[in-house]
Amino acid sequence: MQMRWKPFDLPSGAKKINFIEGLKTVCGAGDPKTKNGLAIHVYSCNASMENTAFYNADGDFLIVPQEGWLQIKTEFGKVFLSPNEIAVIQQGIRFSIEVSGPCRGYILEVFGRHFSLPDLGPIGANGLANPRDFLIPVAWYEVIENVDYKIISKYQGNLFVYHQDHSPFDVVAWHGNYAPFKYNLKNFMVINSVSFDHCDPSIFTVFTCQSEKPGTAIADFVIFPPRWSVQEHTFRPPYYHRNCMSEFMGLILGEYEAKKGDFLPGGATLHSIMTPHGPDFNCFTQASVEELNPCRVAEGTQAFMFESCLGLAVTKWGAETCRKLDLEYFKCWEGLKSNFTGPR
Ligand SMILES: O=C(O)Cc1cc(O)ccc1O
Ligand SMILES: [Fe+2]
Repeated sequence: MQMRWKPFDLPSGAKKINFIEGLKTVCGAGDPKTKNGLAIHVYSCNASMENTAFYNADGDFLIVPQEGWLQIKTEFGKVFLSPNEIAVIQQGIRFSIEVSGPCRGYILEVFGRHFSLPDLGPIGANGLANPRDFLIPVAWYEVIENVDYKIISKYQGNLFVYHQDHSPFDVVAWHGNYAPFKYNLKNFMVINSVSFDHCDPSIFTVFTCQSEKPGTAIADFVIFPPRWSVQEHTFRPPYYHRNCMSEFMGLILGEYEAKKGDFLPGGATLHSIMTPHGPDFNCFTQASVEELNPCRVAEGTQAFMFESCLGLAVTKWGAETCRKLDLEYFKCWEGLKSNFTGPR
């Protein structure tokens, strides 16, 4: 199955929607009860969470803003997050999000395990997302008492609420290593082929959430950053492929080098396990004739992929309610024909 979504709606009109009210689940696999799996959500909001905090009892959130900044107040301090940055807020941590104007983004949630940097293997001591570039908040607190403060939790996929008379952000200091953090994608040190052939995009892994089986992941967060392309004797765009992973892609900025048509910022695509896919007709045609000089690719853009070894199922919201499914997606490959001429 291959699917493409037009950009998910930003809130329009006077109606105020906060981050939690604007959170919708597109697809997922597994289950928080057995602590195995993932969910992919999108958010769309235009209002701050007023005297309201949230915590996720099910797993960790990796937040990828696409439009608008988020000021995330947490029990550990504040995380100010702009598009092209990402943040991880782990299971149980209370947070409240302030915004100014319409915001949209993607969330990768993993149940049961945490995100970690990938093993670098022969890459060695440094590269890809370097630990030095991760920012954790400094302690910050507020004393707000005699109010009606709502704490919303997500537990086994459902939202619950309780009320207390004070702000939960009253932690004056903390120590330890279980804390939210952010990372700017522009700091990613890109590694790629400098001779021939197209690398597996696992070379662009920012984070992984490992499964029991080495080499496969509950979820990988992979980016397609601006970079040089220099390979010789190679069809440089992504190869046409079928593989053992579910590939959900989103676009933060600009266009994705292999699909410059109707895959738009704030939209998404999904290729399920073993569904064939690859560059669109225009990309194929151009890459088949262009001279292989060193050139910049993905300049001014940022596409990403949430990839999983599990089979993702699309929710009713993702398939119907959002009304964003683009039934014309298959047309981007129309025109591709067999170019095999046989032995000559
Ligand atoms: O399908 C996609 O567009 C993502 C992707 C990119 C790439 O460079 C190689 C493999 C792959 O799945
Ligand atoms: Fe792919």
